[in-house]
Amino acid sequence: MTGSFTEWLRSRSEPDWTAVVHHPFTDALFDGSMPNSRMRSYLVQDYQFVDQFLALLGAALARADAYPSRLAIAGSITVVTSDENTYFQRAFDELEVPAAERSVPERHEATEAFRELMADMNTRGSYADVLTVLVVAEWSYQQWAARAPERLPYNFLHSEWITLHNNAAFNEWVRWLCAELDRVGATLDEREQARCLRLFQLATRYELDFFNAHWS
Ligand SMILES: Cc1ncc(C[n+]2csc(CCO)c2C)c(N)n1
Repeated sequence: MTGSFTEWLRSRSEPDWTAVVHHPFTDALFDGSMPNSRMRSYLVQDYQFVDQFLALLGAALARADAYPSRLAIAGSITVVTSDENTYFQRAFDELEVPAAERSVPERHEATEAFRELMADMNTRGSYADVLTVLVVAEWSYQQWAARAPERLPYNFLHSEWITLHNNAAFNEWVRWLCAELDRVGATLDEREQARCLRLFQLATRYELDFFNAHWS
């Protein structure tokens, strides 16, 4: 294997990875042409995703092999429960999403598939497995948001969803997460590395399905 473990995982997950990072859903966010109906269905489903994602961060915190790693993960948990959560609440108010649809919507197939993968990692994933799924979710979002134009759309629904994933603190968290998976990945045997690759490919496919579910 030449290059880093995460770069190997990513390159072996093409063409899906690039399809996520350059998805037309993100282009519509950038130019402000995203219809409210699509943003609404996406955010309602994504709120269900973020809930399970927070549980997965908890699993990473529990399974980390060193105190500095636990501290870094704890810091990211604060972000999901503060900035990100207020965005969802303000967006739901703006889009007039009723309380029941915020908390218990009918879940789309793409949402269920992702939640099942995260729940599975939560109960039986190793630290490397959990990191792999986290890396896909965070790195792919950091990558599409890095493509944003300098002039952001006027509507906060669009601009804040971009800046949540395109700021110095988030970039640093994603950098740490990839470096952490590189560190842990180097200690794995071939069978465990292959398992991480299967998980990376599956999670990348689920990211693509998730955007497609609210686009095509
Ligand atoms: C389908 C889907 N995949 C990834 C993310 C990205 N994401 C999920 S929680 C979180 C905050 C963690 O720091 C981020 C960036 C998303 N929102 N929806």
